[in-house]
Amino acid sequence: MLPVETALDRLHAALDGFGPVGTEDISLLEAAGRVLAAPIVARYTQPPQAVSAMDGWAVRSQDFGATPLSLQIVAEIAAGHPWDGTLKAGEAARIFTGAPLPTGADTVVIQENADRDGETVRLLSLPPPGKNVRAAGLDFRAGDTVAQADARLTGRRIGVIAAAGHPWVTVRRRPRVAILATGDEVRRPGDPLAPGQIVSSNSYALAALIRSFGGDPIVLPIAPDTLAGIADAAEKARGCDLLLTTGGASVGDHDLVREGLGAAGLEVDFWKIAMRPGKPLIFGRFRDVPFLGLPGNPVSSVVGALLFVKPVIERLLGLPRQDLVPVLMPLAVDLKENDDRQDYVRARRVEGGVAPLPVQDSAMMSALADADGLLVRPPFDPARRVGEKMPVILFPQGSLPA
Ligand SMILES: Nc1nc2c(c(=O)[nH]1)N[C@H]1C(S)=C(S)[C@@H](COP(=O)(O)OP(=O)(O)OC[C@H]3O[C@@H](n4cnc5c(N)ncnc54)[C@H](O)[C@@H]3O)O[C@H]1N2
Ligand code: MOO
Repeated sequence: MLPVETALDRLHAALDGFGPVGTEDISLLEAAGRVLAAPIVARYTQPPQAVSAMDGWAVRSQDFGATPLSLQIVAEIAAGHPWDGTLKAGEAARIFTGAPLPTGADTVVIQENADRDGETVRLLSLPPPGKNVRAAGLDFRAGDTVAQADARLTGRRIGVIAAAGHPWVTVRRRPRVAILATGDEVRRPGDPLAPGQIVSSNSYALAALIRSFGGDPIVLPIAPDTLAGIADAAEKARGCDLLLTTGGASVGDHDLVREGLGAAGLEVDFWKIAMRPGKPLIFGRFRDVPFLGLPGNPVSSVVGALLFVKPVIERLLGLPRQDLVPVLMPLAVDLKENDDRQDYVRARRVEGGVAPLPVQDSAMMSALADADGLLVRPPFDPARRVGEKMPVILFPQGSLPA
């Protein structure tokens, strides 16, 4: 069995041989979560000229002396309505937040610190020169790079790109990920179930995860537990960027993925990882695309997807390696020592820290769905006591999205 770290190193080394997928131009409105294929250079300067940061009075700091100071009101300037006059000695302009500062003015006095009296305004206290003014280009200037290539687009970054004048962006297309479920007992959701049959729930869970990783899932018809059936079904994966199977990865007489696909062009790089769940995971190359054979147990297939499918999709999108980052959380209960497999324990946040869910069977989808994260226990981790800090890969629920 390979240690998880070694398996990930080998996965990334192999992925160096698969270039990123091609690009497409899309509306910035559709771009959340997509990966930029080229840097974005600002076409505009932001703010385009000096603007007021507050509602108040545009003034010249050269006029500042003792307070109160009375100035002549010569203009009113609102956002979107610049005034092309020049403020002269002894003059002030009524100004609103976001409005262009007139020539001659360098400071804005907030309206709370002034009293208007007809055509004059009395300033009751004077701010330092330059106060409440945003200089032209304070945020960015035309020609500045406002987004790097190979960056995932967040709502925050999309705002900058829009302000820089780009309603369209060139992004990596979503890698097409073929999902091939195998097993005589599994049926497409909605199909009638004969005795002993179950729904291919893994196809659904994997499709959702693939979409969240940035891929485009394609659910293939289910393959039976025969060598020819598996090889045949894989033909329908033509044109995909990554082939995934689920089920048939282990050692039983009916676990035929390696052999069935072997006859159709699968070259296995590694099989069997020292992890729980997910031990029988297979990685290799199917013809000219990467291949991952996930175990059939639902929890094993989801954990395998988080650890191995996510990085493959990220690398196909041109992103650099970015391993899952656990946070350290105190244990709310004692733990027994671990065996030789790295354990991804389904756990919940509880008072005092984190605690494993009582049932850890890798078929228990409801426990996985209820979990807040995966508590990571390295191979041979010694017994642990309440309060000791352990790494936990938290699921994003409850935290802010990008
Ligand atoms: N003698 C041994 N037996 C097993 C070993 C082992 O090392 N020695 N490994 C175990 C481990 S660990 C796992 S994980 C499972 C996974 O094996 P497979 O990948 O071959 O999975 P299957 O046998 O095909 O199915 C396992 C389980 O999952 C259900 N399943 C399968 N496909 C789906 C699907 N698309 N949607 C929902 N559920 C699915 C299937 O009905 C089985 O219940 O092997 C252990 N055995
Ligand atoms: O490790 Mo298997 O992956 O028990 O479920």
